[in-house]
This record gives sequence, C-alpha cells and structure tokens, in this order.
Amino acid sequence: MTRKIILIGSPNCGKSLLFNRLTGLSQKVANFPGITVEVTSGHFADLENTTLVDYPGTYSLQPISGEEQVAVEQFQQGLEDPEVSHVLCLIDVTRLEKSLYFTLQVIRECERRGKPVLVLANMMDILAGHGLEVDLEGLSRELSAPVLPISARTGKGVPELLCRLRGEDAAADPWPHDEGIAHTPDVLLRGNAHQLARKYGPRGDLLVRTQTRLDGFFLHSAFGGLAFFVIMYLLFQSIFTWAAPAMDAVEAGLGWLAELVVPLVPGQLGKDFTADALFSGMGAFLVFVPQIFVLTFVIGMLEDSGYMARAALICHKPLRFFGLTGKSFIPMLSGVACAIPGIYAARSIDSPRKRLLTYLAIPLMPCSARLPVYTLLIAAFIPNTTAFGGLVGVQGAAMFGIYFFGMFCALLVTALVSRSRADHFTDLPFVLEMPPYRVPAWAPLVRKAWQRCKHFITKAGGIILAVTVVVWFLGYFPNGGADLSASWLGQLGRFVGPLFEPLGLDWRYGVAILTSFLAREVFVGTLGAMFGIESAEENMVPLVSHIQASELGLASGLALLVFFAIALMCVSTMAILSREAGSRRLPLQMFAAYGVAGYLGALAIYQLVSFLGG
Ligand SMILES: Nc1nc2c(ncn2[C@@H]2O[C@H](COP(=O)(O)OP(=O)(O)OP(=O)(O)O)[C@@H](O)[C@H]2O)c(=O)[nH]1
Ligand SMILES: [Mg+2]
Repeated sequence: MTRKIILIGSPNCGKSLLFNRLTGLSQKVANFPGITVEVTSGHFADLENTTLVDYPGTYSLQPISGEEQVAVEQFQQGLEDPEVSHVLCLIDVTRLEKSLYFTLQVIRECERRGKPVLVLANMMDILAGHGLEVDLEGLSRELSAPVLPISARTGKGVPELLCRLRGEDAAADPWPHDEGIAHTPDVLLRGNAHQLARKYGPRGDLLVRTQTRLDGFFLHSAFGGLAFFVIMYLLFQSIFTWAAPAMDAVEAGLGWLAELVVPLVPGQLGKDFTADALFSGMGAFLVFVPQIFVLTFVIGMLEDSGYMARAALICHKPLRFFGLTGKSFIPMLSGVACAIPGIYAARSIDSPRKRLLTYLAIPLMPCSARLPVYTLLIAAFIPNTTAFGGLVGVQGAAMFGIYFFGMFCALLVTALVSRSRADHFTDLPFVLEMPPYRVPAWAPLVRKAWQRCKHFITKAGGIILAVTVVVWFLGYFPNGGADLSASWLGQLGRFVGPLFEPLGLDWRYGVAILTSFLAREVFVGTLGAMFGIESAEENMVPLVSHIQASELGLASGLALLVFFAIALMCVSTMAILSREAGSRRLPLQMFAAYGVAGYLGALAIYQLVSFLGG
C-alpha cells in the first residue's frame, strides 16, 4: 500500500529544499516567501511506496489571502486522507517564534484528526555557524511532539528522519499525544509560541544584529539606491564578461566537431545538410547557452542571498508610480530569465488589478530567449571596445541599454494602462516579509542554472531544429544551394520582403523574423542556416561576420533590436498567460498590440538613425 507524508511549514522555512533532497526532484527554491504556489508530490528516493507532498507556505491556518486559503483547505483535505500517515512540520529555528505559532496550529489540527506530527527544526547549520543553540528536548516536551534537528541544506539529520519514518528508531518514544491542545484557541497558541520561543530559543541577538546592520546599508535612502544600481549593472555586465570565454570555447568546439564530422557524412547533399542546417543553424543557437547559465546563476544568487526582497522594497515606491507594487518586482525580474516563471510568480500579488498590470509588463522584460538575438546583433553592430581600463565594455553597455529599454517599455505600458482607470492609487496595502540574509548555496545554484540551460536547449532546440531543417530545405532546393535568392525560400522572401524594407532589412531577415514568432531564438538559427547555405564553403565562420559582411546599416540593426525588445514572440508564454490570467483574449490582445508597437518603434528608430546619418 502507498502512503503519503505531508510536508508543511511557514513560508521560506526550507520545505522545498528538503522536498528536493528527499525526492530527488527540483522544485524552485529561493530565499523569499511565496515561492511554492502549488501542492507538489514526489516519491521518496529512500523510502518505498511513500509519497511526499510539499505545500505552499502559509503564515497561519487562519488564511489571510486567497492563496493561503487554497493552501489551508488543501492541507485540511490532506488530513482527512486515510493514506496520509505522517505530517512533517518544518520550522525555521532562526525565526522560532513565527514558526512555532504555525506549528502549534498544525499540531492541534493533527491531534483532532489523529495524525502523528514530526517537527523538524530546520536551518540548524546557521545556528551552529553562529555558535548558538536551541533546547530541542525541552521544546519537544512542551509541544508533545518529537522534534528532530535537521539542515535541508547540508543534509544533516536526514538519515535520522528516514529511520524515524521507517519506524526503525527503537529508541524513539511512541508518538506522544496532548489531548488538551485539540481545544486550545488561536489566541492562546500565539501566547504559547511567544513563551516557548523565549524559553527554548537561541540566546543572544547575534542573528538579528547582523541582519539589521546589513539592512542599514542596503535599505539606506542613499547607499541603498546606489547599491541597487551597481548590483543591477553588474548583473548585466556579467552576462557579457563572464560568459565570453565559455562562448568562445563552445564556438571553437563546434567548429572543430564540424570539421571532424562533415567529411564523414556520405554524399554532397548529406554533407551540405550537416554543415549548413545542423552545425550552422543549431550551432548559432548553442553558442548562447553559457550566457543563459550566467544569467540564471546571478539571478539565483541575488534571490538566495535575500537581496531580492530588499530590491522589491526599494522599488515599491517607484513602481507604485507606474501602477505596480513592490511585489511586482520579483515576477518582473524573474521575467528577465524567462517570462513563464515570472508569470507564475505573479500569483503572490494579492491585488487582481496589480497582477493584471504585472502580466502586461512581464513579456516586455528582456527574457533570456532575447539574449541570443541581442548578443548577435550587438556583436555585429556595436564596436567591441572598452573604457576605464576594461571596466566598462561598450557592448556590455549596449546590452544594459537594450535591457533597460525593455524594462522602460514595460513600465510605460503599466503607467498608461493604470492611469486609464480612476482608482489608480487605491488598492490593497503592500506587505512583504523580509527574508534573512544568507550566504547562497552554490551547488543548487549551479544545478538550477544548468537545468535552465537544459530546458532551454530541449524546449527551444526541438523547434529550432525543425525550423532550421525546413529553412535549409527551402533554401537548398530546387537548385542545390547554388543561389539562395533563386530558391524556394527566396521566392517566399519576396512576399514578406516589402514588409521589412521600410526597416532597411532584406528578405532574409524578413524570413528569420517570421520564423521567430514561434520562439525568438529561432531567429538566430534561421539566419545561421540561411547564411550557411549562402556561403557553403566557409560556413563554419561565426554568424556575426556574415552579418557584418551583408552590409546591414546600424539603423537596421537598432530597428531589429527595438522590434525584438517589444514584440511578443513566444507561443509558450501566451499559453501560460492565458491559463494563469484565465483569459484567452488577453494574450491575443497583447500579441497584436506589442507586435504593432514593436514594428512602429523599429520604424521610428530606423528613420531617426538614418536621418542622423547612421
Ligand atoms: N542555511 C540554510 N538555508 C536553508 C536551509 N533550508 C532552506 N534554506 C534556504 O532557505 C530558503 C527558502 O527555502 P525554500 O525551500 O524555498 O522554502 P519554502 O519553505 O519551500 O518556501 P515557500 O515555498 O515560499 O513557502 C532558500 O534560500 C534555501 O536555500 C537550511 O537548512 N540551511
Ligand atoms: Mg517552497
């Protein structure tokens, strides 16, 4: 028979990290409350026929928000489920009082339903690091529940937990009971939590003092704002500086592999296909994987350190001006990695109006699918020079500029839309719990970044492969790759060409833009395949030099950048948006509006730069 174990606890106490450790899955973990938004199940890696169920964190069993309400109802239903054998209640020992109130409520509910509770005192590694202690035995006595010390981060205490769940721990007492708690009202439980935390919690205010000192700096009216800009600037600069050597290595590796593989392929057609469609098309896209890695890693680092929530706080006031809230910051910045997790993260915004405005903003945030396109265009059109002794790269600054432009457009849209309604400033109050500052855990960050890359390669890779093969096929026939403009692709290009001529772009770019409506990265793959066919004998040369050789002007390059910054070109984002917002019309309206705005914006910049002589 299968059995289920419930994992519950207040927000940000480490449930999902423990869940991942016990099941081997990879739920999102980050250092701010409200990350898990759906109940998730997974099989225990080391316990047979046992499922672990991870719940979204709630502050109490008396829900205050709609989301908490759903989580609490699901927990109550879980307690009714006969397959549920145990409830694991996780507490954060560094914030004992807050965790204990919730724990007492959970123990009360479990006592009423006859389910055994095991309290897990998490984050013991942090206490140990500061030389602090909690009296877990005393706590266990008072709670009438076993309390096990663990660290979801280091894995300490996990073997003992598994022993206990297997029923192998002979020394352990039978599950204790305290029937009295079943009738205790919440007010008394709150008082108890306070007393227990004082009596058994860690002595000294070391933890609080460090946190306050750090907040004194990061939330300071002047230094805090400055630090915010420096951190954000470094984030974008790092995408260029740190990823560059790895990108060169990928490019060199692919070139080497192509030279090795292509001669082995039989027949001229096979050789051309491998070199042009596979290596030029797919290779043009794979080169950008290191940047996705760096971006995800740096954002993960900011999330895990606790800085992200401070950034949300700093941004609350400015964001209010644009009709948003500080809570929109995290979904929007997640949107810099990918719009989809950003849209999910927007669930934590209580106000439906602000949530809708955040949905409007997220697809304009410069997501990592735009990164390959931006990198390619910037490398092709912006000189690779540096200033201040190599500290500031012009290309890095251009990347910062185009990222900033996307964010600016996002805010412009929300400002305009929010002002079109009379109740602009009236809404639910802004409440955000500040998570503690912590040193990030490097290994999970690397794993997360790697998973993002893998997801990126597999999700986009399939589409890109299909599109590049089709593009190659259309470009190669009927004349065997002799003349691209006379091919079927060339004929198709003449249809779409007139649409892109006002931007100074020839039909090849028109075709690449059309294919990129499936997913933006396809743009790079399509161009790679097309230039591959065009110069079959030397197609291993990076795409950038082909673009430079095609004599496209700076004005067209900038027009392309602007178009990609604004247009909504991602089928998956539209699907998720429709589901989360509960509206089919919204993504279609956004698609049309951002598509037209992108085109007009591109046209305007093309005219302007051409006029200025670019
Ligand atoms: N040092 C340390 N950090 C931990 C430990 N457990 C969790 N964390 C960190 O605490 C933060 C929150 O972890 P999550 O697993 O996302 O917390 P959660 O309870 O699932 O949070 P919600 O889903 O928002 O309710 C992350 O930054 C983790 O790396 C631990 O034992 N030690
Ligand atoms: Mg979680």
